[in-house]
Parts: sequence; structure tokens; C-alpha cells
Amino acid sequence: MQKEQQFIDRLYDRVDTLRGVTAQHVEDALTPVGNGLQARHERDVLVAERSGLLAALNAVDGSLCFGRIDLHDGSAHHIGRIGIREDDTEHTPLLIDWRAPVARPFYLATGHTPMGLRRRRHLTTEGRTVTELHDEILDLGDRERSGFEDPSGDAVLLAALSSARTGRMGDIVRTIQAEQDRIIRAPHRGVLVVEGGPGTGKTAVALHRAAFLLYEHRELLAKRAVLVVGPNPAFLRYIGEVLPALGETGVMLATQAELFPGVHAHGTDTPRAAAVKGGSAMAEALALAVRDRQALPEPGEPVVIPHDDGDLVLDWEIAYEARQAARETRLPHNLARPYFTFHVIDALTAQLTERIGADPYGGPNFLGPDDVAQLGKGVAASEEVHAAVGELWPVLTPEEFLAGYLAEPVYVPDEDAEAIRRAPGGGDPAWTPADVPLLDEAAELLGSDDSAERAAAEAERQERVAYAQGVLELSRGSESYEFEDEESEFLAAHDIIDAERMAERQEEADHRSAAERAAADRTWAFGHIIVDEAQELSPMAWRLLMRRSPTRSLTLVGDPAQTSEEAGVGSWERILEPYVGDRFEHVRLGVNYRTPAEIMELAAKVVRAQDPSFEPPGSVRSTGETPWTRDAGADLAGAVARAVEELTPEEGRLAVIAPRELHEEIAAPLDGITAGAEPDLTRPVVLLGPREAKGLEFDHVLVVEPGRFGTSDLYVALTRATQRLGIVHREELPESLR
Ligand SMILES: Nc1ncnc2c1ncn2[C@@H]1O[C@H](COP(=O)(O)OP(=O)(O)OP(=O)(O)O)[C@@H](O)[C@H]1O
Repeated sequence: MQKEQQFIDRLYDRVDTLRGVTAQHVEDALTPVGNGLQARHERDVLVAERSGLLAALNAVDGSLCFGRIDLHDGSAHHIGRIGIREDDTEHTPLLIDWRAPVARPFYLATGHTPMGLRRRRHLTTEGRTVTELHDEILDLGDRERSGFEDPSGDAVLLAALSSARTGRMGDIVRTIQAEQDRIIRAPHRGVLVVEGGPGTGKTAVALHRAAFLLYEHRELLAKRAVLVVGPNPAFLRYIGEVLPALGETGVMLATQAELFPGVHAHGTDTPRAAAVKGGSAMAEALALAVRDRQALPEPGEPVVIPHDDGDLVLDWEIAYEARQAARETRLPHNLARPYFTFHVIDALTAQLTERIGADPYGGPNFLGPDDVAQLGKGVAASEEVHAAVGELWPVLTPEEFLAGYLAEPVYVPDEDAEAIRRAPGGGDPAWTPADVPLLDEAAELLGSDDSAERAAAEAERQERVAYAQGVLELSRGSESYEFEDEESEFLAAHDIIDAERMAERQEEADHRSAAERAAADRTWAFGHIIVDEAQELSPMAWRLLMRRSPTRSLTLVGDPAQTSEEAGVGSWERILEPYVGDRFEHVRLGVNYRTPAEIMELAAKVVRAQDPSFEPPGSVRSTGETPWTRDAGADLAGAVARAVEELTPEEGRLAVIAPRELHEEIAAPLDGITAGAEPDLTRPVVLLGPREAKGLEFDHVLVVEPGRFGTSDLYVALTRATQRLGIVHREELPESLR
């Protein structure tokens, strides 16, 4: 123990030094560097790198080192949250990053396959003090003993699993199990589906996989960012501290509702409406509805446009021809529009030319090319002409278009249209999460006519080029000074870079991280996407996500038995077929680390009532505490309050999971309970609806009125506890719980 304490002391000495040096470096790098563009660029890179390192050093302070492996060749390595090197000329590793290949045997070695290890040691620390050691001897022939042997090999894991919950998910880097390690370190290309029952560590594995990928492909993923998609904001907050604790901050966490920049989708849909909006038929319906916005005048009822040189007649034929020409470009609606406009102007100009210059005796037209051009200019400049074109082929934003569509849904069966219909207008349209993929689909179909923005960006670029040119000239002018020493190998900026490239570089020095830039850009292509509770996403949501991953580099984790959304897709094959065919890896996690065996037995009955062949994951531990059921009699709120008092842990968290419509009644007699749309999970007692409980975990859980839950919601609710489960009801219990 003393030796390990000495090591830990040395490690923290080094960390403190590094932290001081890095902080100083950041400060140095932040000092103004004048106008030298190259210097400025280098400074930006340095600041970013050093700030990242500093953030990592600060974040991983707690239990920085948690393991040690001793090899047969006499060498030993300490394993920790990040890698630290000595300050010697060789930069000898002092602490090995858990993600490095050298650390792998720490997670995988067994007595059967020791991978060169003699011993695996788990270190437990409090602050900077070593408090416990647990050793596993992997070479049975080895007689040497430390006195800290843990014959079962799972003391550290079991302690982690039964410790009090905090309302925030913790990392599992000390105790990643072999089946989990293989998933965490799987290659980043392609689609990996991770399926497993409740508590099998899917979320934990997904987040550690993100950390691993950021380590393994640092350069690529720092540029393209990693996106983690979760089911709701409370869940994202619940998991939000895991990656920072592993020293990783460059990840964008988002719910489906947040994936259309500029839209805050806080409205709610009925389950039926969400299911219709999520169905793949919507893609076709929206595409057809966009075509409907490319209108023609009624035959025989042309649009007559007053014009200085005489009325212009925009009839069905002209519009039809123009529409054909525009559609043939196969461009999105807004981008095809200029072709429509052009054809209309052309045809109207021809009409004028014909009218004004026609020879009544059938000879050639009197007007020459210059006159025609002049007429054309007049037509093109006519506001009335543009207004008429705008009526037939309007510029549409996704929001305008979708609001219009939802006010009058077409190309879906009548009963579906009824389910999604929404009153038009009314200020804030209150977009719902299910609208977000539709907005994205609309944005694809419409295309954005960003010519104005592009022109502005180009003007800005030109300005930067001019500025860079000036800097280069200055640097040429000062050449005689820089090259005073003939032998000097110093290169002036203009030797290695031209003005255009220098300007581009300056543009790259956008201080936002890739994750921040990605959050503001609808068309961002992420380096990797991780989807948690992937079974909940609708086909339309999958279309959106696949657009954000053109390289198809995704990890999907989920459990079909926990699907609650009607729009959710039951089979991975069906989800993925349109995008990758059958080219995806499918792995399963089979051990439940959360729910004790006693609770799992009860939860399994619920699913078995519907699917007799259902097999839940085996629980890694039992507690001896049988879940209980209590009839509340007439006073439901009173019975819940008594149960809450009984179940509120001294340390740790209790969740009351009840149908939403009962929340007010239940919460009334309870003090200090946190509830609402975004409850604070760090408070001792939290009141949740079944859907919000998805993915979360508590020491104790009280389920209220389970007869009102659907099968999968009930299964989710029953499997949230790490210790105790109680059920209170006034109405009849479902058969499986009787
Ligand atoms: N190897 C491990 N070491 C320590 N704890 C672990 C390990 N694997 C999983 N756990 C813990 O088990 C609990 C369940 O993990 P997690 O939430 O990732 O499961 P899940 O499969 O996503 O569950 P669900 O589908 O029910 O939401 C968490 O507290 C997690 O920290």
C-alpha cells in the first residue's frame, strides 16, 4: 500500500507540474502576437491544444490512477484515465491511458488467457490517498502474495454496482468487462449495433466507445466531431458528466428535438401523431407536397401582368414549359426556381417581341437583338413579373412549408391526416420532436438558396485575400532584415504560402470547437454518431441521422423490448436496410449490472405475459430484497407518501414512477419532490413519468399504478432500481404482477 501511495504521490507531483506549465503555456500563447498571420494561426492551434490538455488534467483529477498490471517479464504499468509521461529525455510513460493497447490486458486477461500478465491490481483512492488494493493473480504457478488478494476477482465491480447513486451516471473505466471492452474498441468505420437488456451497460459502453474513438482517431474526430443522440434532455444531463470525467469534451450531446439548428422543438404530439410523422411514408408525401407548390395557372385563365410595354400574359403553356425545364434540373425546389423564372422571363420577352415587332405583312420581326435584349431587361426588372412567378413557384423555408403542410396534410390516408393536422398560423408554431426530421426532410427537398450568403462569404474571402496579400508584401519588404544571415534557413511566410491559402488558414481559425460548429450547421457530416435508445427512433429520424453520417460510421445501442414510441422500428434489419443493406455488425450484451435478480425476475414476468419465449439478461448480483406490492385502498397519495418515506435512502436516490395524469395528486402531500418536464435528478426523490425514466437509474424505485402502463413502459420502470422496488396501486394490478 505504501509503495502505491508513493507512486500516486509522484504521479500527482507530475500532474501539478504539468498543470502549472500548461496553464502558463496557454497564457503565453494567448498574448498578442501582432499581425503575423502564420504566428496567429499557430497561436490558435497551440491555445486549443493546451487548453484541451489543461481541461483534461483538471477533469480527471479524481481516481486518476486506478489499476496496475504486472507482466511476466518483470515490467509493470499503472493504468489511468489519461496518459502522463515523465519529464525525462525519453518521456517515459508514467501512467498509461486506459485506451492504449498496452492497457488492454487489464480488461481482458483471465487465468485461462493471462495475456502475459502475472497480476492485475485495482487501486481505490480517495482524493490523492490510496485506500484499497485488490489483486487478482493470473499466473496460478506464482507463489508470491501481496496480502491484498481478491479470490473472486469481482469485489471492485460489486462495490461499484451497489454504491449509492448520485443522480449522474459515472464512468466505468475501472471495471469495464471483457464483452464490453470488445465493443468499446471495435473499429470506427461501419455500423455497429449493440443490443442488450436493461442494465447491461449499453449507455456506459456507448460513452466509453466515444472516448476511445476520440483517442484512437484524435485528428479526424477533432475536426468532424462525435454526436451522441439520447432520448430526452433529462437523460442527456444524466450522462453528461461521463465524457468530461474521461477528459473528453469535444462531443455534441443532443436529443432528436435539437437536430434542426434554429428550431427549439418543445411541443408535444399525441403518440398517434408522432407515429404518423415518423413513418417513412412521410418522405414521399412531403416530396409530392413540394411539387404541389410548383403551380400552373388554370388552362384558359392566364395571369395577366401589367407592364410598361403592354400587358404580359403568363398562361398555362408558358408556366408548364418553364416548370418542366426547372424540374429537369433535378435540383431542390428553391435552387430550381431561378430556372423557372428564367424560362418565364424568356417566354414573356418573346411574347412582347412578337407583339411589338411583328410585321403585319408576315415579314421578319422588326426588332433587332439589341431591342430584344432591352425588352428582356425590362421584363426581368418588373416587380409584377417576379410577384407572379412567386405565386406559382414561391421561395419556401422548411418552417413555412411544413407549417403549410401540417395545416392541410395531403398524400397520407385521411385518418393519418386528421392525426397530424394542426391549426395554421398562431405565432409560435411549437414544433415537436417528431417535426424535426420533417423539417430536415423539407430542407433537403427545398434546398436553401444561399446565394446571398455565399456572395457575402466570397466578398469576405476576397477581403481576407487582399489583407493576406498586404501581409505578404510586408514580409517581402522586410526580407533583407530576416535574411541578414545568409546561412539562415528561416523561411519567410511568402516562401511557403500564397495569399489565397493564407486567407483560408485564417478562416480555419474559427475558435469554436468542431462540436460547436456542428451544432449550428444542419448539413454537418459527423465523424461518428452514437445513438442511445436507438429502438425509439422513427424511420424519418433515421433519414435525418444518416444524412449527418455520409460515411456511415455509427454505433447504435438499444433494446427492442424497451421500445415505447409507436414510431420506433422493431428490427435493426428494417432500420438499416435502406442505408447499408446487411452490412452491419450486431453484438449483444448479456449481463445485467444494474437490476438485482429478485427485481429482474418480476420484470421478466411482465414481458413474458406477452412473449412467453422472452429471456431477460442474467443479473450479476442479488440483494435478498424481494420487491413488494401494496394496495393503497382509497387514499393513493397517502399510500405513496408513506412508501416514499420508507424508501427514501439516506444516501442515494429514489424515483417514483407514475402515470403523468397522477403526478399532481401524488406530489401534493410530498415535500421536496422534484418533478416536471426536466426534473433535477440529483435531488433525493424524483417523480417521473414512465417515458422519462428511460435510460435512468436509481437506488430505489416506487412504481405507482402499473396497470396503466403499456408492457414496455412497465418493463422499463421496473428495471430502474439498483437495490429496492416497491409497487403501490389503487386499481387492479396487471395479471403478471399479481
Ligand atoms: N463494467 C461495469 N462496471 C461498473 N458498472 C457498470 C459496468 N457496466 C455497467 N455498469 C453499470 O450498470 C448500470 C447500467 O448501465 P447502463 O445504464 O449503461 O445500462 P443500459 O444497458 O444502458 O440500461 P437500460 O437499457 O436499462 O437503460 C450503470 O450504473 C453502469 O454504470
